[in-house]
Amino acid sequence: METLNVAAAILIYENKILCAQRAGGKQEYISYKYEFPGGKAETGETWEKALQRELMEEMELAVDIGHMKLFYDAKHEYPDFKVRIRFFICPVESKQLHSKEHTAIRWVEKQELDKLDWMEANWPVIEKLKRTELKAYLPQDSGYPAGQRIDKA
Ligand SMILES: Nc1nc2c([nH]c(=O)n2[C@H]2C[C@H](O)[C@@H](COP(=O)(O)OP(=O)(O)OP(=O)(O)O)O2)c(=O)[nH]1
Repeated sequence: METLNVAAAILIYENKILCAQRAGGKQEYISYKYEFPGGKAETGETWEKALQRELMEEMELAVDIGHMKLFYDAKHEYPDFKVRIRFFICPVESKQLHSKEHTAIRWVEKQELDKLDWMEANWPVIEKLKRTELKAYLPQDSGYPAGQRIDKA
């Protein structure tokens, strides 16, 4: 059985995660299911490069490879194909995206993720997201403590 290598992005804006609904298709088990944007890696590409290309093609979104952090490496067998999917967390600076391929896109808080009808391979990722402090995956800020009052000299 063929194995597809897929790179997918968990896009994060503030405390929300982008969830994308697939279009209808031949098989019921992949039609209208939720997934993270991304797609198949081509031979010779790195996973990150593949994801950068897919995000640009699918939603005109430019993501810096240095800001992608591997979150989960999944293997799953569907009835007629297998997938190896690497899921990367990618912070984004705006909620305005132009998805060209999905039926719907939604920004969802992590505690609400399991209300959606996900692709089967995504369930372990959803479970891990629910118990993970996402801040640890976002780029570190300068470390300057915001809100600190200035003491008199
Ligand atoms: N992008 C993405 N694909 C996923 C996720 N979960 C999951 O099982 N998949 C599966 C669905 C697809 O069979 C495959 C990704 O391939 P793809 O997006 O390039 O392919 P596709 O079937 O949508 O369409 P096509 O490009 O072959 O026309 O991985 C996910 O979270 N994101």
